[in-house]
Amino acid sequence: MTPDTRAREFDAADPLGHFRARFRLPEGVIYLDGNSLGALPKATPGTLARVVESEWGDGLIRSWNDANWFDMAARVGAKIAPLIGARPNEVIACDSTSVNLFKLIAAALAMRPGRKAVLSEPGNFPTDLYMIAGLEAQGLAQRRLAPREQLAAALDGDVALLMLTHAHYKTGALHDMAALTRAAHDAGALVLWDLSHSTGALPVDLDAVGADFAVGCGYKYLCGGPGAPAFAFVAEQHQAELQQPLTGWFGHAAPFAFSDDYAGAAGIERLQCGTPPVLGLAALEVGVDLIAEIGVDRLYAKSQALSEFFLESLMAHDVALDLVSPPRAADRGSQLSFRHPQAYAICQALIARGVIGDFRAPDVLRLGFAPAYLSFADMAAAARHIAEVLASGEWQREEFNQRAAVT
Ligand SMILES: Cc1ncc(COP(=O)(O)O)c(C=O)c1O
Ligand SMILES: Nc1c(O)cccc1C(=O)C[C@H](N)C(=O)O
Repeated sequence: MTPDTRAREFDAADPLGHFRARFRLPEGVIYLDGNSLGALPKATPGTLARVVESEWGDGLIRSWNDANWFDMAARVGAKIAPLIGARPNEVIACDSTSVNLFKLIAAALAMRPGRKAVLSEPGNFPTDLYMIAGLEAQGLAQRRLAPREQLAAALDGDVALLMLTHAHYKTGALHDMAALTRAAHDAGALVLWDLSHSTGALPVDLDAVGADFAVGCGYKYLCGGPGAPAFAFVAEQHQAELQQPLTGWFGHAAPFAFSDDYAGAAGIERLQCGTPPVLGLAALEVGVDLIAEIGVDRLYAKSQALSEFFLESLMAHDVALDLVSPPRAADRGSQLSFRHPQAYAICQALIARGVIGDFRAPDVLRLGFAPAYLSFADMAAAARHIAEVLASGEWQREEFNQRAAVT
């Protein structure tokens, strides 16, 4: 049976297949980059139009109360919470992932006086490493990096915080959250998980593993749109003690008391800094509602099935690419990455055919499988396109070798 025939059977039996119609996907595009920018839910433009026209246009300033703009960051955070195994009062949607990292690294360092090291791994997503470096430049932190197999051994009495990305952005390799959280706690350190490549695609249980802090992007699997607000998680038991350094008025216990002195809000609201981006939160809420409706467990099952079928389809076309993602579906996030010296040009040639993946320097072709809206037919067709691009050598065309600013 050809991959296309098998794909038709899988799609016919797919309990999530009908959710594809809830997203806008351009004709002729196979979108394998939902791990960078999630697709647009069809409900988003209408919701945004309503918020703009009615809440902003007609309601004006009154909408902070009447349309509950004031509580929006906490409300959207509470909706993200069940997707990551958190309680509703432990998550807030605010700022970017980078800014949330800054706030939580600094807060963790303040909770472990006498310890300065923040332990992470080389090759973690750059912003995560840069945010530690920024605090290091201010004399507040010491960046310590250890390869993943040596992380547990690097946890000594100087480490205040272990900070890792659950699903690696480039390879998709998963960390064992429970084991590493336990090891960090045994060494007296706190733990911060970056869930950017997990949330909305894989089940995560922050409370069950005893995580202290977490952050994640709103624009990937949560489909909140470009530059969507990110989220931050603080375990309930740390909230009273938490001191985050961006003490803006929206994190104040009583912003409209206009007091000269800062007093942080009692709960997760303390993580806020300035005025929340209402339009961004409105778009994010649509994506979060839709992902929650589909359900993370079902999404995860489909994600694994899609990637396994994709690998089978490549084999059916005799494509032998160098897989840098873990070969076992259970060990990776919702993506497959392949190393190839011409990965950039191959990626561009695929995009020209409508198969949109991405390139991660220096030599990785990364394909993301957003399970909410991809079909098995997409997998079969993408594998066929890859086989054709490699066999034809069309990637050698000059236009596919010009580097763009954003890859
Ligand atoms: C693992 C990870 N962390 C953080 C970020 C950056 O987040 P932001 O641009 O929202 O600060 C990304 C992607 O850009 C990412 O993949
Ligand atoms: N945030 C991005 C952007 O503003 C432009 C292009 C890509 C991105 C990304 O999110 C990249 C993504 N975090 C990655 O895993 O590579």
